[in-house]
Amino acid sequence: MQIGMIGLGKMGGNMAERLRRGGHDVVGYDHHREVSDVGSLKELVERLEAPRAVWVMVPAGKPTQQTIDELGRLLSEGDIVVDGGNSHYIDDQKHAAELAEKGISFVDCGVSGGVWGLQNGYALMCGGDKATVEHLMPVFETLKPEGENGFVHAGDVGAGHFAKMVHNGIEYGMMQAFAEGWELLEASDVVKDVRGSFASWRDGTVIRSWLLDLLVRALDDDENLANLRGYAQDSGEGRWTVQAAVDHAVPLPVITAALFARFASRQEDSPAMKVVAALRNQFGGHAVTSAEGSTGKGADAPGADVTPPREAQ
Ligand SMILES: NC(=O)C1=CN([C@@H]2O[C@H](COP(=O)(O)OP(=O)(O)OC[C@H]3O[C@@H](n4cnc5c(N)ncnc54)[C@H](O)[C@@H]3O)[C@@H](O)[C@H]2O)C=CC1
Ligand SMILES: O=C(CO)[C@H](O)[C@H](O)COP(=O)(O)O
Repeated sequence: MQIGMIGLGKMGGNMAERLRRGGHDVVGYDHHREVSDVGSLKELVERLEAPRAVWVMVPAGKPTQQTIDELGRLLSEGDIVVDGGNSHYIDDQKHAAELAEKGISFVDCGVSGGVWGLQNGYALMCGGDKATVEHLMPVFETLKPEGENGFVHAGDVGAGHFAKMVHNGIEYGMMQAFAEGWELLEASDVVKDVRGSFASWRDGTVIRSWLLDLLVRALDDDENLANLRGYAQDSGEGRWTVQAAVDHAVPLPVITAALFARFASRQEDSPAMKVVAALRNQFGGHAVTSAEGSTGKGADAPGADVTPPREAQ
């Protein structure tokens, strides 16, 4: 079928390519003119035959909002907008309502598969009404991986992105577990072949998984990850998962800790740990480490004078 793809970056570019290989007629638009088939969203809309289907694959938040606002002005009754980016499910409900005023249908579609999706297919999690999702099935069938899995019509508008949000929360927790296991193996001198241990786990173990495969791939490139800083960004999904857990009073200790571990990774020093160090020194006369890195002032500083807080002297 014919479809417009907006946002031709790491995801949208490969998705457009997979759709073309699957026989679909794709018209692509991106801010970057060199990768774009058309010069503007208006031109994209003019190139599509009604009823039009347009897939938005740009960063969540402002870029998605601006694109959907403009599509609302350009599209006509009976057309369909799919948001495949990692948008917050709360935004979907607003977008669907705004577009519905003009008779335009909306489907949110969480996409998983990353830069490997072109070859492996993309797992898709959709939210929207049954008729619209069914109309888009030829596109979903081409994008999804081969086999019976990799696609779900999860519920009404918002359900697709809610499912993707929880998927990403699980992703946070799984990655953090592999990360902590790796750090412990590296820190101890007991296991001599850490990379080899991870590689051996790829077959037969309870923890074999694609994330494990990818970790081994990263270790093959750089066995001790010496070329990387321990600094991890986040783009929203983990935060929204934790916020939803609070809204529903669901305990999410693993995913929350994984999110907070990323925040901690961005600190040069820990303000909170300064407080812990200061208080240990206050109540127990325990040693502290100065901002310059020297250890002193405290009973457990090797060879240091015991200097309890003044009032305790
Ligand atoms: N990279 C990944 O592993 C995954 C990303 N996503 C989501 O897919 C969406 C796209 O991600 P990526 O392709 O990785 O990002 P990207 O940064 O590689 O590509 C985004 C593209 O959108 C274009 N763009 C931005 N604003 C635009 C606008 N207003 N109009 C037209 N084009 C615009 C940019 O020029 C860029 O080419 C995001 O919402 C992301 O969260 C979803 C699943 C996996
Ligand atoms: O959706 C994805 C994978 O499933 C994207 O890669 C997403 O960016 C990952 O989340 P974060 O950037 O917060 O680590």
